[in-house]
Amino acid sequence: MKNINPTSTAAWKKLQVHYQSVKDQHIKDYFTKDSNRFEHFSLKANDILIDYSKNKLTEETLKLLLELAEEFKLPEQIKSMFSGEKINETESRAVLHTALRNFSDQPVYESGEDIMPQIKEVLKQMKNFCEKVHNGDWKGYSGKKITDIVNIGIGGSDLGPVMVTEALKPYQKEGIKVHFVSNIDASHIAEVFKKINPESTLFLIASKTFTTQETMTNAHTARNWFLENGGNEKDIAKHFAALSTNQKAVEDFGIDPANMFVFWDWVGGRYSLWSAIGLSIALSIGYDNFEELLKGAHEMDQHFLNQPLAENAPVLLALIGIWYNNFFEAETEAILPYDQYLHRFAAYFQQGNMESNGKSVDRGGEKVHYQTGPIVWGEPGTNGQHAFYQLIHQGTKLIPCDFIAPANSHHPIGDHHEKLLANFFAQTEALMNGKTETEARKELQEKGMNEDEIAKLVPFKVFAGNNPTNSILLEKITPKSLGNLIALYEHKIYVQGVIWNIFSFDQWGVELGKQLAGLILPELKHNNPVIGHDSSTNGLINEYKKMRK
Ligand SMILES: O=P(O)(O)OC[C@H]1O[C@H](O)[C@H](O)[C@@H](O)[C@@H]1O
Repeated sequence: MKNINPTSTAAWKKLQVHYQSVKDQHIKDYFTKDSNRFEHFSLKANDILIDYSKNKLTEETLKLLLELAEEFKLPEQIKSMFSGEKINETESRAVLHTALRNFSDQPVYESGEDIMPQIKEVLKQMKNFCEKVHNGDWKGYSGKKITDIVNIGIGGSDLGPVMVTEALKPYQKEGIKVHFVSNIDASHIAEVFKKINPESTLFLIASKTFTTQETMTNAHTARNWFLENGGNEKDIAKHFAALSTNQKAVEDFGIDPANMFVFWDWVGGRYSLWSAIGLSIALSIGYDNFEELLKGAHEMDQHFLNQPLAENAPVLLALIGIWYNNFFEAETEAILPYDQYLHRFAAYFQQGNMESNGKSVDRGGEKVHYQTGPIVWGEPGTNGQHAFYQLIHQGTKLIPCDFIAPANSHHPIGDHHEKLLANFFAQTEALMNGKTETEARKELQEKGMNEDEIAKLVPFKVFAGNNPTNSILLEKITPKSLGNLIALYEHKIYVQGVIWNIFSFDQWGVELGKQLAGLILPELKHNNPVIGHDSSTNGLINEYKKMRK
């Protein structure tokens, strides 16, 4: 499959011609022509209803996009991921986060070995550990029950657990608080220190490599704080656990190997919340709920693996994304959850998407001459409405949006949820329909304005509409439905990577920043001026040295 340039496939060329014929069509006209457009352009995938009818697409568009997927032999590529082929070629690794949530009783082979027994072993270890912490058998050095969990990790070792523990806060175990420290900025850990007591705190050092500068620095600071505030070296085992693939580094740090929860190099950092990295989640919501989360993801895996492309939710979302990214030249995509608990969902998939598909070299090592991964961003509704929706409605940029909402709130207080959902429905409708000049005029007339005033204001009151949205509706945000939802977005990323012919599971770009900071750090340890960089970097470092006390 290497060196297939998507832009030279037959389907791509047909899509380019087709694009010319539909690009100026208004989405609302598609609804006039087809009164059953919702039925034709929506599907149910397990717990999730996806309405993709408010998009700039026709049956023909979908047919051609599906042809594109077929040209890339997508069903085979999906199978190759699940079956443990080393599809992360630049790191020579399999990509098997799906095995972590495999409840099918089928073996999964990696380098000829069934990895399911080791996965189950770690799950058992996590379960036992959670039980001990929750029932108070796991005690701190002074005999107190653990009340606070501090997860120290960054990137994939932070964003997933943060997003999920926030999303599932209603399931939080009583008596357990979870804190997250990621930034190397000491303010992050200092604020957490203010809230915890060493006697009843458990630190989870979460790092796939156990070498990440931020995490190691924060871990050492936590250890020092623990020792300076009452703990002894011999007590470390009761208060520090490690979630990692690097056994040696964990031991060197001084964490008891019995407190190590392993995972494996075939779990990508940004796909690792399903692994031992999820321990903070399991401690927060209870192991059974963590397992429900895994089961929800497994359901979506089965859907992705078995549904025909035309009825395959991650595939459809991926193809629609490609349609806007590569034909309409949209640069960004917004994820807008109408659920306060999902307030880190967009941030989580910002890493998921942008680290996976932010690539400009194809699988054959050639520079690509087409657009790959979009910029992903978003905030929960309705807050976003009062912040950046103006630009989506009336700006000059096309921003396809995913609207996500649960039908039921965990807090059925008054009519909050109906109001929230009224906004959810109204926004996608308004983004599509816009407001015509006639409508704007009528509105102003009804306010009693005279013709002069109306003429002046009307241009500002018109909305072109025709802004595409997907609406994703769930019954409720539960561990299982959240598992479904996360896996849906994960698989979308892979499908897009296949069609852009890029590798989605490496992240060489992140390495550069790490190396450069490593070079500069020793230069900050003395007060002599530096001269080895460009004049801007030299100037900044030297001014910083003057400013620092
Ligand atoms: O888990 P760690 O090895 O500490 O890595 C943490 C993060 O490091 C880098 O930024 C990678 O690009 C991320 O994918 C990873 O999640």
